[in-house]
Amino acid sequence: MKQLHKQTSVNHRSRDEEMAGSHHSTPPCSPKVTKHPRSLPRSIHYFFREQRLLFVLVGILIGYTFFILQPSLSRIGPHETNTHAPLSITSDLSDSSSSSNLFSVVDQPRYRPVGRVPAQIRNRRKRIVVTGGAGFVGSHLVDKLIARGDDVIGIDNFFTGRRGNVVHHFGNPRFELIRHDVVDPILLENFLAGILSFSILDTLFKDDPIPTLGLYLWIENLDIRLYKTNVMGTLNMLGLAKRIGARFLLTSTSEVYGDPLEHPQKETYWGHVNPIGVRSCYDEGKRTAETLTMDYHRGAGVEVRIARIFNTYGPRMCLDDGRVVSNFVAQAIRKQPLTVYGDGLQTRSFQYVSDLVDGLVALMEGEHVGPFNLGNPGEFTMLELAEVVKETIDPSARIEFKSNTEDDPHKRKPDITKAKELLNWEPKISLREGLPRMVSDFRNRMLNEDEGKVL
Ligand SMILES: O=C(O)[C@H]1O[C@H](OP(=O)(O)OP(=O)(O)OC[C@H]2O[C@@H](n3ccc(=O)[nH]c3=O)[C@H](O)[C@@H]2O)[C@H](O)[C@@H](O)[C@@H]1O
Repeated sequence: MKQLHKQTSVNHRSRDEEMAGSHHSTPPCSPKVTKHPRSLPRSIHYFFREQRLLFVLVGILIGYTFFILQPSLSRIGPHETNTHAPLSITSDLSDSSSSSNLFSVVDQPRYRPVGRVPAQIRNRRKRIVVTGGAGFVGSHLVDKLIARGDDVIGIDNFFTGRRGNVVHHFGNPRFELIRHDVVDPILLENFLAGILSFSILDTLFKDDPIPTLGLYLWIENLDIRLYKTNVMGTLNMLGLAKRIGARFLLTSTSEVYGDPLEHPQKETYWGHVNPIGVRSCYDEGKRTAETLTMDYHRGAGVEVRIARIFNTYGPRMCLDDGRVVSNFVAQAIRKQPLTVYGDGLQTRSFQYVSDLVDGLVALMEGEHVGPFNLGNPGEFTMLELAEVVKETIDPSARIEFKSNTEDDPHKRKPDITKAKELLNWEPKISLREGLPRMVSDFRNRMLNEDEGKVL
């Protein structure tokens, strides 16, 4: 807004200067400059000459289109286009007029009527909050948003996130990083307007399936923490989105399908989840997060998007987060045996992180609430994955079988028909292409031994 005002006053000034200049250069006898008021017929005659009336009418039309018609179209746009229940805008939302107005200008290019838009409005940057912004997926999302010119505020508790993941943005005035745990409310409303993206702690530590007592206590705390992050974190960020009139994207998970009885999994499948099992903190936490998101959408009019993310890998994964791809890669580089849990015949579908980030952005920008499966439909058993890792890093690597964790899903593969049709998105990078990119990142970090070092 400030820029717009500044621009306008500069224009006025330069127009004034121009006029002053032309005044000086006009010869005193010029018929166009006279100190006496024109007579009425002469003024009318002047007005109708050289199509002046036409220019005035066109000017009024342009002004009407962009300053009256456009904001009202932006406001009604989401109601007309959303696939889900119509939004009921509460007094809370419509009261916060400054932020919601800003939001409608900043962040709704698709609802804009066809026609010319003043450059300052079209190119206006979005302001986006990425929770978990220093984490694996979050930091890649930050990279993409900064690269396309958005302002980004990353929030991270550095539980699994690392400053090193976003250190290349330090010093960039368009990036801020806040240390904060989303389990606690955060009051950012004075600074924010725009999309709110939500990317949260997404790790199940499974390094040790039969934990020692100390580790068990730690894991138990972690489970509670995971649940709190998913439920209270989502609630807090939804509240913020509601207060500032921002769009909110929830990164949910394929784990909401549990140990699926339907294969591949469509978004319409309600899942098969053990509510009291060892994984429930995560599965049920994310299911509750989806419920809260839809309730805020239907009940409080918050504009939301839901992504169900399938197993994702790539550079910047924690070296020791216990997931299968990071485990296998780290083990192969360290010349340790690859630990296959159970018989290794369970399946997963692995998506490269840049494909996921493209999908998240398409979802944020699109007009559909979701949920959308975002995953690579290529399905691998863990034994097949181990073979690809061996081919990529060390063909002589050994496999060591270990007992599996409880309630481990037997198979998982996304049906991405909906994302293809409605978001025009599908993954591009196969496992064999993506794995080497991750391996070089892991090698560098292991060599530099900076893992765990606070940058
Ligand atoms: O993307 C998802 O949907 C979810 O994927 C993972 O959950 P999971 O599918 O269990 O992924 P991994 O922990 O990587 O395990 C995948 C399979 O590999 C096996 N595994 C794991 C680690 C290992 O060293 N060896 C091994 O065989 C597991 O038993 C499991 O069957 C993550 O933990 C979740 O955070 C995420 O939301």
